[in-house]
Order: sequence, then C-alpha cells, then structure tokens
Amino acid sequence: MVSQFWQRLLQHRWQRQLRLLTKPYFVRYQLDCQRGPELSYSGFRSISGSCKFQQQHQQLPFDISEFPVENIRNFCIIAHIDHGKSTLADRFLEITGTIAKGNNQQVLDRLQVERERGITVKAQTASLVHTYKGRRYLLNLIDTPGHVDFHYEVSRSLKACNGAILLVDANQGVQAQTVANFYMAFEAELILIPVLNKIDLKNAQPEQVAEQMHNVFDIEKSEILKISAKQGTGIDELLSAVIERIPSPPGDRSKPLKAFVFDSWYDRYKGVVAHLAICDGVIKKGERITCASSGKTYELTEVGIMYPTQVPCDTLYAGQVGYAMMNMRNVDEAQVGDTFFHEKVPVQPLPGFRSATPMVFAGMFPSEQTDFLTLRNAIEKLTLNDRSVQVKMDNSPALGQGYRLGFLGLLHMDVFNQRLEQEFDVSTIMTAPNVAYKMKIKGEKNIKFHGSDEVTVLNPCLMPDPAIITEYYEPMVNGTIISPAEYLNQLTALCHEHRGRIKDQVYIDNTRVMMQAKFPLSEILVDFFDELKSITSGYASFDYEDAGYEITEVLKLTFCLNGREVDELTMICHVSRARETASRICLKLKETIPRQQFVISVQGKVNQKVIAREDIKAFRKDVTAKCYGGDVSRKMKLLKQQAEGKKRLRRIGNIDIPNDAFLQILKK
Ligand SMILES: Nc1nc2c(ncn2[C@@H]2O[C@H](COP(=O)(O)OP(=O)(O)OP(=O)(O)O)[C@@H](O)[C@H]2O)c(=O)[nH]1
Repeated sequence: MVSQFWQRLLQHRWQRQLRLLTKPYFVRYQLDCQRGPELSYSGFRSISGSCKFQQQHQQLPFDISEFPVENIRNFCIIAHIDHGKSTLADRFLEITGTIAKGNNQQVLDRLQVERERGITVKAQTASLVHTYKGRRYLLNLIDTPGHVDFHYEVSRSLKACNGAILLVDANQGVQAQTVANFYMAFEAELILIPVLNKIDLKNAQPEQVAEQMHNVFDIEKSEILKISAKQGTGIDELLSAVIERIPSPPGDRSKPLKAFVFDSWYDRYKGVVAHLAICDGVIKKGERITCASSGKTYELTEVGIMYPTQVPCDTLYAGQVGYAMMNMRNVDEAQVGDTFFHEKVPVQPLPGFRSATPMVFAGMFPSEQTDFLTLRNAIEKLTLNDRSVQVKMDNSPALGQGYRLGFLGLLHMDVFNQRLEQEFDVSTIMTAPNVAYKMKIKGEKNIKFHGSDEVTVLNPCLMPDPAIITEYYEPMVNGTIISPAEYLNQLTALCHEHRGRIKDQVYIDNTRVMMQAKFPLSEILVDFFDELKSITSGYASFDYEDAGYEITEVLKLTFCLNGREVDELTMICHVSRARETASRICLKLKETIPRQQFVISVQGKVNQKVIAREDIKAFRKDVTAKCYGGDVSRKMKLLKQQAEGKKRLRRIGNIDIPNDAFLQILKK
C-alpha cells in the first residue's frame, strides 16, 4: 500500500541531496606500504602503493565458470553520506575472505582524494564469493558515494544492479539523501534491502528510525535488518538476505555477446579500461569486440574481475561484472553507456545513460599557458573516469586558452581540481563558479549574431550588453530539508533569506520535519548548507534537484584591482544582492590578497560604476629577513620556497593573487 505522503513525494520526485562541503579533511591514512606490484585498479599515481591489508590476488582462487546466472547477485549500497557504506563494504570483503581481516581502512575508497577527505567520490565495484546453504554465490557489489554532488555515480551504478542495500544510520535516522537514494532505486525498479546501521552506538534508536522508514518509504518494519558495520554484527544475515531477496541478473550464456559499459578509466600503462556488465553471452581474452557507438573493433588484451583489485580471469560469463582492456588509447572512443558485441555479430545496443545536468560552471586555465596541452590531456583522461563533468573550450584575454567546465556542485568542482593536481600533476587557475543564466535578447542583428533570441550564459564575462536583453532567467532547484522540528522557525527564516518558497512540510515522526522548498540555485550553492547546519546544530540534511528556469532580475558585477578588471571574478548576481555581494567580495579580497609593496585598490563595479571599494595597504615582504646574517644555503632555500609559492599565484597587472582565492572569497 502506498501512503499518501509517499505518493506526494513521488510526484515531486525529490531526489538528490546536498552538501557537506566541509566534511573533515583530516582522515589520515598511513599507507604503511611497501611498494609492491602496482595496485592494478588504475594508473593513478596516488594509489599505486600496495597496502599491507590489501591482499593482492594474482589469480582467482576459484573457477569463474562455476557461477551460472542463478548463482550471481549484482547489488549496490546506497545511503546518506557517512551512514557507513564503505565500512559495510569492508566487512563484506573480510567476511568472504576477499581481503584479510583486521583492516581499518576503506578498501574501496581507492583514490587519494577519497582517503584524504574521508568521503567516497567514485562508485567502486568488487566481486566476492559467499557460500550459502552449501552453494557458492558470486556477489558483485558496488559501493556508491553519498554526497549529492556525486549522485550521477549512484544513478549509473544502479543500472548495473538488480538490488540495493538502503543503509540508514540508527542514530541519525532518515536524511535527505536517504530519501533521494530511495527514489532513485525505486525508479530503477531495484529490490531494496532496508538496513539500520550503527546499532552499536549508545544513542542508536533503531525502533524510532525503523518507524521513520515505515512512514517515509512504506517499508515493513519486519523487513529491516539491524547491523553494526563497524563491529561486524549482523553481516552474515545481511549477506544471506542479499542472496535470498535480490534476484539473479537475467542473462543467457548461449546468446550472442552483449556487454554493457558502465564505467571506464584511463590506465597510463594499459590505456582505457572498461567496466562491463555481461548481459548475454561470453567474452574471452584475445577475442575481437566491436563498440556499438563507434563501430570500431578491438582485440581484448585482458579481461578479469575486481577481487577487490584487478585479477585477470580470461573469460567472463553472462550475469557477471568485470573489466576489459583492449589497447584503446584514444579516450574519446571509450563511451560509458556503450554496448560491446563480438565482431560481425551485432546486437541491439542497450539504452545508454542519461547525461548529467551540470549545476555550476567555472573556467579552468593552466597556471602557465605553455601547460595547456598537458591540461587538455589530463582533462580528457579524468573525464573518462568522471562523465558528469561537461567540458567546453574557453578563451580569456587575461588567462589565455582553457576550458569552461560544468560540475554537479562545488564539492565536485573542488574534487575534480584536486584529482587533476594529484593524479596528473597539473596546476590550474579556476574562475569563480557561477550558474548558467538564460537571457532573451532583442534586435534582428543581435539575434543573428548570437544564433538565437535566447542566450545561455555560462561565462559571465560573455554576458550580452544589458541594453539588448529583454528578460533574464535563472536556474531553480527543488530542495528537501529534513530537520528536528524544534528548528522550524529558523528554517523558515533561512529559506526566505535565500529567496526560497516553501511548498510543503510534513512530519516524518514525532520529532522530525521534512520541508520542501523551491530555491534559485545560486542561493544554495555556496553557504546555504553551512548555515543550515549551524542553525540546526548540525542535525539537518539537505537535498536538491533541478527544477528548470524562472524569470528573474540579474546584473553583471565586475571587480578591479588597481583599475584592472579581474576576469575570474566577474559574476552575475541578483539585483537585490549586488551591493552586499560587491562589498563582501571587496572585503574578502582585502583579506585574501597578500599585502604587496604598493597600495592596491579593490573595486566592485556595475556598468563601470563603482559600488564598493577597499584598499590593501602596502607591505614589504622579505622572506629572507629572518635569515639576516645567517647561513647562505638557508637563505637560498627560503628564496626557492618563495619562488615555488609564486607559481601558485595569479598575476594581474603587477598584483599576485593566490589561485584558490577565487573560490575562497565566495564563502561568507
Ligand atoms: N559506531 C559505528 N560507526 C560506524 C559504523 N559504520 C560506519 N561507522 C563509522 O561511520 C563513519 C562513516 O563511515 P563510512 O563507511 O565512511 O560512510 P560512507 O557512507 O561510506 O561515507 P561516504 O562514502 O562519504 O558517503 C566512519 O567513521 C565509520 O567508522 C557502525 O556500525 N558503528
């Protein structure tokens, strides 16, 4: 039976979550590694060590052909951020003997950025073998990210699964991302196994949270399993439920090969590696396969499964999930969502993935123009692993040749930038992020010049002259907030402050309320989540989804340093916010730009009219001053460090600005 509340939720299709920009970056990890064989997942330098807990299987300890489709289960773990997905994946790997017991790392969080930030940003697959009632089963598990900015990874992962474990923290209860993930899985028609995690916690309230799950998702309380992923309680029962409740994938070994590419990445030594779900047939090393999208044919140089790192196995059978390499060097040829078939045995390709809708756009330029080709190369390879990034060429008189990239959120943008630096050694300058405005223009000549009477402005510097604009439109989102009810008044005020319109609010149990409101995307992009956490003592969660465009009034705000316009800082903002934003950013620039040997005037302008101003006083910085009379080698070292630091500065006229200043100044 579908409750009324549930139907209402379905109507709005509130999916997607928000933001935890500030999850502590302190998750330290000690790789305690001896450099061993390359961890074969990818060519990323950042994970090329082999950790002591990571059992490196050179070959599979079982025969992959022994698993017919009836003995295969493909499932993923979905949950709100931090509810314990990666910890649960670790326990699965341990209990099935895939990795040695006693690691306290999150094995499937393979990227350096994930380990440093303690969050999953990339869905990862691992295969495990479990014996249940005397039969051996091959379980293919996908650990997914929890943060809203990486929801595209979740939606893609669901396509390769027949079921999902919906994990809820027994202490925190149902959160906005739980709701979003539930509907994503529901739309994908997956069988859900509801699970309460962290029951070992002193403050866990499994009964109350089970009640919430019943109220919000209409889930029978008797179906909910209770576990502690950390302590390993209830994991065996959960594995049994996976086998009992999740159906085996459809598939027939005797049919022609049909393999679905659900992920891919670039290995610097082996070229493109594709993650495949074998829908029908059998795929073998040495065979020739054709990609449905390009029609190109390749010879398979290696196939295998993730156990939990790449282990070759020569053959993959219908229903199984694994990887394939085929000497594909051109990253453009590796399409996620593609179908592979045997050469000259074409099959009907599977529908691919819906492309992601970018929410924020920013310019990305190499720190040194001579590095443009390196940046291009790095972006091509990284976007192979992250298909949610939209890439367009861009050109700026000040910054030279670069790209305008579209991201799913600010954390996504930050992580992408960090991955470029860590995995490809590229140093970049990012412009201030902005949303995509639409503008209606008038005049035949102008319409002809822009190619349409509606212009989408991704780069604020390229906004048409206001004199020819008749209407402005801004992107909107439908937001969902779940919070303790005692903060309702503060929540209402916060929504209004951010130009939000509250559409609905319902109680999900005696103490928690779910509020739904429509916001301009630009209003929730930067500080909204921090403010929300702060007014609710950290108890609220937020999720949002695209809600089209609405008419608005905006203007172009520019910033000048000693009279020179700084392209990176040009932004479009709502008329009502112009003065406040200009003053705030001028002040932030004053705090962020290091004092230099001359006075710097910082001005915020609209239509060349100054609306805010700050001055940065002169300051003479002599890094070697503290070495006065000291050892010359120490002096040289400091000067070298200073020179290194300067590489991270953007020079405007004769003023140096730290590269990360453009993002920092946007935060309140
Ligand atoms: N007490 C307790 N802590 C747990 C349990 N499961 C996970 N944790 C802790 O919860 C925190 C988050 O766990 P993760 O496994 O990283 O959560 P996640 O859902 O994978 O996080 P994201 O991938 O970033 O969304 C970690 O500090 C874990 O140690 C549990 O059963 N009990």
